[in-house]
Amino acid sequence: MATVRRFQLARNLPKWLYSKKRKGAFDKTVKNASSTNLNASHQDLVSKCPFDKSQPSAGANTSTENSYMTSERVKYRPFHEIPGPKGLPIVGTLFDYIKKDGFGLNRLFKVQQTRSQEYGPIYREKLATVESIVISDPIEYSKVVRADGKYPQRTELLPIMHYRKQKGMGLGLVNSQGEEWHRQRSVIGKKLLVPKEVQQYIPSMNTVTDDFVQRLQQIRNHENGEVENMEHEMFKWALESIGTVLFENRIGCFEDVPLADAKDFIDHLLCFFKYMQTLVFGLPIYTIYPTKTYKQFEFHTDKVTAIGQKFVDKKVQSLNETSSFIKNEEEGEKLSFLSYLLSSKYLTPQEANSHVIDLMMGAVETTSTATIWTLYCLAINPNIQDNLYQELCKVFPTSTEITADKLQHLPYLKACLKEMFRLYPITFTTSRILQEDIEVCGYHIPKGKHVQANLYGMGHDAKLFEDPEKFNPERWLRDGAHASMGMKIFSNMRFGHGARMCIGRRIAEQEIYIALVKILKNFKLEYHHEPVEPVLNLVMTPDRPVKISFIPRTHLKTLDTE
Ligand code: HEM
Repeated sequence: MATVRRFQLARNLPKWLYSKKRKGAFDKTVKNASSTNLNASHQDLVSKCPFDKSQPSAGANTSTENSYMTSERVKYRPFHEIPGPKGLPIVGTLFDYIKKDGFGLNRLFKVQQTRSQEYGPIYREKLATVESIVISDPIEYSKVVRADGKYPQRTELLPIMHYRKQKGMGLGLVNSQGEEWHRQRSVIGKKLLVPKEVQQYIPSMNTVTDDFVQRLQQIRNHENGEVENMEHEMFKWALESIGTVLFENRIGCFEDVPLADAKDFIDHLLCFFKYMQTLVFGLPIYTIYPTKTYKQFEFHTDKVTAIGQKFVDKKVQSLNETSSFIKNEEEGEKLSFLSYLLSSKYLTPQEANSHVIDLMMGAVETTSTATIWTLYCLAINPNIQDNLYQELCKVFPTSTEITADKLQHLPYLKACLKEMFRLYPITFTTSRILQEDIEVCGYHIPKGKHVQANLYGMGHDAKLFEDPEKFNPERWLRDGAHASMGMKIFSNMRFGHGARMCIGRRIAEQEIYIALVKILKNFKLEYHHEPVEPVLNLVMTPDRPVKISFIPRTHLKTLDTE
């Protein structure tokens, strides 16, 4: 009822507010009111961090806590006054990106940074069919976090959604919404969000990463230590790692002659991302007519899906042979991931299949790219690399056998990863479709609007981070006492937020920590080329091959004693 009343009032208010006579007085009120309100809301948030576990969780928020009353709404500036670039009808600002000397869609994060410097902490832009409100102040964005509700909503990844609908497949977690999403997420979350469950994969990740390090020893150039096509090698490691989680089997990426399916999966996945990036930011003409780019996207997605399905079928066959399928949910929780999913009475087999393929696709590029960026940051900052090495030597004086307990004692390693995410947020933005009206930066933003956090801009903002271009993990190490609220909120968004946060976060962090420990304990990293810049390939990737030199530590010891 309250919502209906708010909307009725909201419909009538603008006529009165914008009558010429009222306008001057109104602007004055907004100015005063929004500045007092902004201060008040900042203070309120300092004591109520949206990520503070002692506070009600985002999902548990009541609507009155998040929303503001009608009488307060009149104090805020109306939505249409949010500043931003003016675009053309239908295409919006698309030409700013695609014209000859345009920004390029693969540097959207830079555009968000530049636009926020021009328009301030909030701006509005319509790029092709998507209108977004981009927020560059973490404390202001935390109002979006608070408004997440029980079923947080993101915009769909339209190309993959269109593809799956065409093929009659399940939509997967990424594109499901509402109760449908919640039902499926609850099933998968039992395996991927519970620390004890995720820790079970540490031994298999240990083995995969030991094999990877051994492979690095073999394939590194013995003159300069560089690894040809490092990105591809990291992809193999990430696929092999997630494979042991999903199928409890090795996929075969590190075989002398890599298994054809593993190699093809990686090749097609790379193309899948490339074409998806183009389709996501263009006009969705492919929903009416299959364009050339869409056909290429479809071709690679077909291949990735078919190979993913082969992996699933192989596991199902072995489960059938050992009669490992059960229908008891309680027992089911003790099962391995795929058996559990396929046994769940809350998922159709079709949905379970789609999820496994989704997780494979979601896990590879993200985790491998995050690891490469961290290795790069360490290679160009030798002092920091030394500090990290000292920490690793304390926790792992002899072997690098990782355990859950040892992972608890690596604060410097964790700070290095946080710092990498600050400079290179793998997903350059996190976003929501608002579930209710909110106020941000003194503006009224109605329910249903698409709101984004400018993660790249925030991470490089000197107002938030002293000397922002410097890779300085120490900034995260002051026991949190000196980290500002803005820094904390920002840092908690690297995997999204609330009930819809990345479901693979624990897996990803665990994998990356294991890789960093083992690589750093075995190699000293150096980099002797031009600096690398980020570009978008859906996720934020290096703009060229990252030619890190891997110098074996055993080799260094020999040199020391010579
Ligand atoms: C460095 C690694 C990763 C990063 C930075 C990352 C980042 C993200 C972000 C920002 C979101 C959106 C969250 C939100 O809207 O609040 C997301 C969603 C998702 N991620 Fe990740 N991710 C990573 C690794 C993984 C891995 C390893 C998996 C699979 C095992 C995965 C599977 C997913 C899925 C399925 C979703 C959709 C969740 C939902 O809508 O409920 N991600 N990820």
